[in-house]
Amino acid sequence: MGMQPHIQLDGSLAIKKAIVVGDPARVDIVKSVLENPKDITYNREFKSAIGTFKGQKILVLSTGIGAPSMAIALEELKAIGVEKVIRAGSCGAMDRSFKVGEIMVVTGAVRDEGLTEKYVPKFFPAIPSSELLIRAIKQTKIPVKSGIARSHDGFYMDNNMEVEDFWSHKQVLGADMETSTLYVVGGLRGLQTLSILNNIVPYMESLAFGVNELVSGETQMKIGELQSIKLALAVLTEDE
Ligand SMILES: O=P(O)(O)O[C@H]1O[C@H](CO)[C@@H](O)[C@H]1O
Ligand SMILES: O=c1cc[nH]c(=O)[nH]1
Repeated sequence: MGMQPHIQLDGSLAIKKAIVVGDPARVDIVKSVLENPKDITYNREFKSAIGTFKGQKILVLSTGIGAPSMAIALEELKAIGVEKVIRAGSCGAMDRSFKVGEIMVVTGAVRDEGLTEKYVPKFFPAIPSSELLIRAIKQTKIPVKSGIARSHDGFYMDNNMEVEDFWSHKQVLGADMETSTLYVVGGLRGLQTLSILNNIVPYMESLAFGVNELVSGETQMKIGELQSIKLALAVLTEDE
């Protein structure tokens, strides 16, 4: 429960529910939906804030890009007493039906990153908390997709097109870089986890296209970003 070296938070916060986002700038977007939001710390990629939603205390933390920093965040969140973690992230479409600004609730993830097999063999499933998953599907007031995401390590790989083509023919809906770590490491540590992803890249488009638009645009993908955050907050606060 002591001060955690990367997230720079400790157990005195007494918070059990957290939203994690990749981009530190997205912490401010989550804050815009919270009541009484307050910044806490900003160390490396880990920016944090607290606030309330429906009267319940919520922690928001950015985890940066990729599996290792997500795993560090999860280990340290667990150490300060957090029990439920929902990722509000972005992804690229792996299926033509998945449109920009649409949201997917991730029911399972392909572990195509290098970290989680250091924790447990690859045949261990990357799945969310069934309780949070069911709540998300029941709670949503907007149409959402649900399905498999592929989490990977390499954004600029020479063989991106081939790899995406392979996985999209295995019924994978979206691609991100952190969900499999959230599900495997979070699951192993007894956290309840869920990943909700906003699609920012049309099927078979350049990855950079969507990432640039998300940073600068007032577009459908910004609306999707807010919707993914609102759904995550609704799921986190349903029980009390
Ligand atoms: O928007 P976030 O949550 O950062 O997630 C996605 O965006 C980053 C790549 O641009 C990766 O971290 C990927 O998973
Ligand atoms: O296509 C994408 C978009 C965002 N993040 C990814 O990992 N892939």
